[in-house]
Amino acid sequence: MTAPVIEVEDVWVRLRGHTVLEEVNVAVYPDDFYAIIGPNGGGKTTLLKVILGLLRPTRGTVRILGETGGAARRKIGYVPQFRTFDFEYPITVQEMVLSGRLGHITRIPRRYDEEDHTRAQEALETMGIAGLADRQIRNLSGGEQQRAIIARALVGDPKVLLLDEPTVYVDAPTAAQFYHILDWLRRQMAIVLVTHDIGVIPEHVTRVACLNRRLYTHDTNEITPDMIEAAYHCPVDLIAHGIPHRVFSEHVEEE
Ligand SMILES: Nc1ncnc2c1ncn2[C@@H]1O[C@H](COP(=O)(O)OP(=O)(O)OP(=O)(O)O)[C@@H](O)[C@H]1O
Repeated sequence: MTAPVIEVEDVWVRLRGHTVLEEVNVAVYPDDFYAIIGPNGGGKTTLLKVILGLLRPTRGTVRILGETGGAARRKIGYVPQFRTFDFEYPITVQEMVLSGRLGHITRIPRRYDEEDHTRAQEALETMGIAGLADRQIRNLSGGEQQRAIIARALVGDPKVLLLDEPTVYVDAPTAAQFYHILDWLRRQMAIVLVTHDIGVIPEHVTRVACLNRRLYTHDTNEITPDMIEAAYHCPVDLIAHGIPHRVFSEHVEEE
């Protein structure tokens, strides 16, 4: 059997006295398009931070390509939530994409070399924005900015791409285009997507998990009533009509 790209084993995270992740186990394989859904505050971003090595779990291990050290983490491409970017910052698309190489430069002084520029050019072409290279990011449309952010995550030649709610601020046609790009990218790398957009799951995703402190999954792309009840603590009859957490009429208090 192929080895996992990401292995999360018995991970617990406690922050300021609260258990945010509890006994989380998940393995992501090279041909996976893995979606993680769950209510606000359920721990999705925290899990991504643990996988990226930005947050040390209270307990448990994370292996990237079989290694626990930092070097393998360079094989992860990360697309943070849109709101974490300052699009008013005066920087061109090319400069922004190139900045994704910084973590890969070990020489001093940390200057970009020819390979960095070649990789940036390839990533711009992959995302179909080579023609925008000299434009300021603040002058791009939301969809173009989104492509630039993904290009930045691709310059390190990742084996897995982690995306945190990438379609929150884009319109439906742009989101559809975006999933088309992901379908194409997943031929080259595993994809882990944190999303509230459950409508895309049957069509694009190979496996889905619900995260609310604990992770609930059947290792398929089916969202089952028991997973939703466990993660959202809600009745499930309205699930098909939208984002579960917003549409349910009744809530059972968390124990
Ligand atoms: N640095 C921190 N210190 C204390 N608590 C934190 C910290 N970071 C996150 N938390 C808490 O951990 C919980 C999980 O947060 P997290 O951002 O991982 O959730 P999420 O599932 O990504 O939520 P959303 O869907 O709203 O983005 C929340 O209750 C949050 O308040």
